[in-house]
Amino acid sequence: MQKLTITRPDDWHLHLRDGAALKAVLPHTVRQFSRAIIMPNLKPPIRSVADAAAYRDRIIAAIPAGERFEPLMTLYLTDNTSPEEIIAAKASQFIKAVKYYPAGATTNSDFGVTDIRKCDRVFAAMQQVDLPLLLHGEVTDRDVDVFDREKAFIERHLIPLRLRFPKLRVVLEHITTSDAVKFVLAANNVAATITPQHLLFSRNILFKGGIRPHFYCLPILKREQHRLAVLQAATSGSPKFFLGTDSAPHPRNSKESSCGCAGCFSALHAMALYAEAFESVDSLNKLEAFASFYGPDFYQLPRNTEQITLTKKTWRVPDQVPFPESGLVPLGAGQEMTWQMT
Ligand SMILES: NC(=O)N[C@@H](CC(=O)O)C(=O)O
Ligand SMILES: [Zn+2]
Ligand SMILES: [Zn+2]
Repeated sequence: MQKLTITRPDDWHLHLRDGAALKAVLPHTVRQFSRAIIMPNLKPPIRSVADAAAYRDRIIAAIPAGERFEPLMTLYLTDNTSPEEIIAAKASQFIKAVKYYPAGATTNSDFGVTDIRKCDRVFAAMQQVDLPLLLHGEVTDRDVDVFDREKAFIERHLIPLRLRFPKLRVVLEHITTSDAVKFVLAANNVAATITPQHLLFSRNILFKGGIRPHFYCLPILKREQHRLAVLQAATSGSPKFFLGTDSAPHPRNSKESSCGCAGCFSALHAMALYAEAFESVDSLNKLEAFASFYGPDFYQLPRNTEQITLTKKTWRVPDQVPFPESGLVPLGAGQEMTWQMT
């Protein structure tokens, strides 16, 4: 196949940051995607409807002239989020979900929830008004091996949460393991997003010829058998799995550091990365539904009507793209790609 034309996709998990960083990364997303679920982990996080409205205005102001893009906003759940804020969020129409970060689990999660049971009143309100819950699904216990934190989260927190709130619609974000695939397939009202890095790379890439900070994200890349299970899920045609890049830009100097932060930047070439992954298992015919149908279906939004085209053409991922402070290194910088968005 030399050309692939599909319905314009959406990104159901995106970090846009704010200010000059937002202006630097947003055009890459707008070129490929119609809409995106915007993650609320700013410093300080987006905790109220008023915060989300103001952030949404800043995003809309940063859209390049003549382009169309719809930011779908989220609220950052804390120990102090009230059921009233949930009802107001649903009424706003532009807030589409609430994001749960366990305190300390990932980048900018210091305001996150210290004990998931503290949120039961809020989950009851979310279930009642039908506002989806998005999960960074990792335990933070230092005694749990970093490669086992997703599995432990499912066993310790997610299975009990499903029993308490069976009608609450849940997205297990950026899944990385066969355990997550198995759980999602079996659970009603649960879907999952999948990133390009978890489809394309196993943990070996983190140490290939030396330590490679630009492949470090959370949840961390897992062993090959898990990558294959996640790739199988994405290309299976199940509507429970859809596209969420988790593109998470950090300036080069904070990645290349003695304590480098977590996050891979993939917005530059996200659709090309997904095409490579799907083609690797001869499943390009499954890309459109994964990228453009199952996400809006889950969020109960209309599917897009415009199209995009990907063309078979070899090109090299740039070493760096413009970004405040020290530039931004894209996922797979320097590598050859065989698909390009035209
Ligand atoms: N995925 C990451 O490694 N980092 C994300 C946060 C997140 O999604 O966990 C970020 O905001 O940088
Ligand atoms: Zn996360
Ligand atoms: Zn994320």
